[in-house]
Amino acid sequence: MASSATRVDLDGKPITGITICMIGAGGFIGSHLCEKLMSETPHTVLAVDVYNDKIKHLLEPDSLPWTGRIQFHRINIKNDSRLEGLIKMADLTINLAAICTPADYNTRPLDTIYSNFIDALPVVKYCSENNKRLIHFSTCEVYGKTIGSYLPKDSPLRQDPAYYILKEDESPCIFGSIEKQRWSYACAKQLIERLIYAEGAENGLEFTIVRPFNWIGPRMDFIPGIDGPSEGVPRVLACFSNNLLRREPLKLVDGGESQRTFIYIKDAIEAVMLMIENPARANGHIFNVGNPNNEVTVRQLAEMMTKVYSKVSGEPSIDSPTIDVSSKEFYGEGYDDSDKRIPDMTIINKQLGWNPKTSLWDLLESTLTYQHRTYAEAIKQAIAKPIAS
Ligand SMILES: NC(=O)c1ccc[n+]([C@@H]2O[C@H](COP(=O)([O-])OP(=O)(O)OC[C@H]3O[C@@H](n4cnc5c(N)ncnc54)[C@H](O)[C@@H]3O)[C@@H](O)[C@H]2O)c1
Ligand SMILES: O=c1ccn([C@@H]2O[C@H](COP(=O)(O)OP(=O)(O)O[C@H]3OC[C@](O)(CO)[C@H]3O)[C@@H](O)[C@H]2O)c(=O)[nH]1
Repeated sequence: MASSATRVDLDGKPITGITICMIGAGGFIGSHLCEKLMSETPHTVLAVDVYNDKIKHLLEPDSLPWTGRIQFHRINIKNDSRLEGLIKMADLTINLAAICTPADYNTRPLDTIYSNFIDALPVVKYCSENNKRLIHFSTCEVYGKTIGSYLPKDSPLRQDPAYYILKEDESPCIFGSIEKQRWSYACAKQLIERLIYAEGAENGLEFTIVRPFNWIGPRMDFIPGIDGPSEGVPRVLACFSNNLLRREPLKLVDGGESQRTFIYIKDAIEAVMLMIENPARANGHIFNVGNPNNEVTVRQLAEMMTKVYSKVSGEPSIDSPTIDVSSKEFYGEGYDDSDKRIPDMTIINKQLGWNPKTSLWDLLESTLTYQHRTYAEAIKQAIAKPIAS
């Protein structure tokens, strides 16, 4: 229920209700953002997506306290003339729509480039032409590889933060060669960032760009064969959850040496809320949103998830909990990887005073409790079902 006490922004001014056109509202991040907007604010959401399974609980039944403040529009933004009308009706547009699973970048590079660049173009254009504010979701992948990754393995400079901390206004974007189609996504996201920035500079578009650093939590992606295709490859949290639920070894791509910082979705949503409600502080900025304190290698993530899952499910882990696979075998030709991703937090700290709170252990505990509660029974039944001959 939206609080009846007057809510104020970071400068002490009362926050009044606005209308938000949220594109990609039915996805992982969109579903958490809609939930937060409905339960804690007076804002109205025009939720645009091709799917709504992850926000069904916010749309039905009609007796929900926020009924009337959220409307779902089943629209594919590739080819639907209703989009401009919805953007015109809103005060703010948030664009989350994208193909954003690495298994697609090198196997469906055209769809990836179209989704992350071409399909986002009309959204930018309509916002600019109609003087509407835009919050666009980019990615930490625009940084690509670190400068440090090009130094000799034994170089002491690899320990120097100047060679690996990722800063919005200083770090270069370092991608692999064109046949490494992994970078089709990062490159498309970089170009749309540049276009939005140029619309700001030349035509006065009010924009904020978000670069999420591996946000994870409940409702992320799908469990293959349960609520997504059996052969589908989701992002690492869902891949490892699927392995744990099925009591299979977790697959470590190229030894699981890549490093990531993981942030709890609920911490990250707090940052987006500050951007929504403090336009004067957020406009014109690109923000890293991540948790620099939660860095692990993918191997360490697998080990921690194995321990946490054993705790929340009450089942002992299997004898060989991980197995190494090559990236070619797992993702196919043209895969490449970001070696290390630590966000610099200076800009978001200065503009919005935001910091993440949740440790990796705690966020895995709540997320894997959700995964176990949501999927364990369905997996048991799927495994028990005889395969049709
Ligand atoms: N989750 C993360 O850690 C993370 C990290 C970096 C960047 N991002 C970016 O954040 C955004 C949201 O990510 P997510 O994790 O919620 O992904 P998601 O796949 O769960 O959500 C994306 C949503 O967009 C919708 N969509 C895609 N194409 C569409 C179209 N043509 N028309 C209408 N709807 C369409 C999808 O149906 C989906 O519901 C993406 O732009 C992604 O690149 C996310
Ligand atoms: O079974 C698996 C699955 C993955 N890996 C490795 O884990 C690393 C992280 O993989 P993933 O979460 O799928 O994605 P990335 O971090 O590489 O890329 C994402 O970052 C942000 C975003 O833009 C959107 O979410 C997306 O591009 C990676 O090293 C995999 O190889 C594994 O070992 N086993």
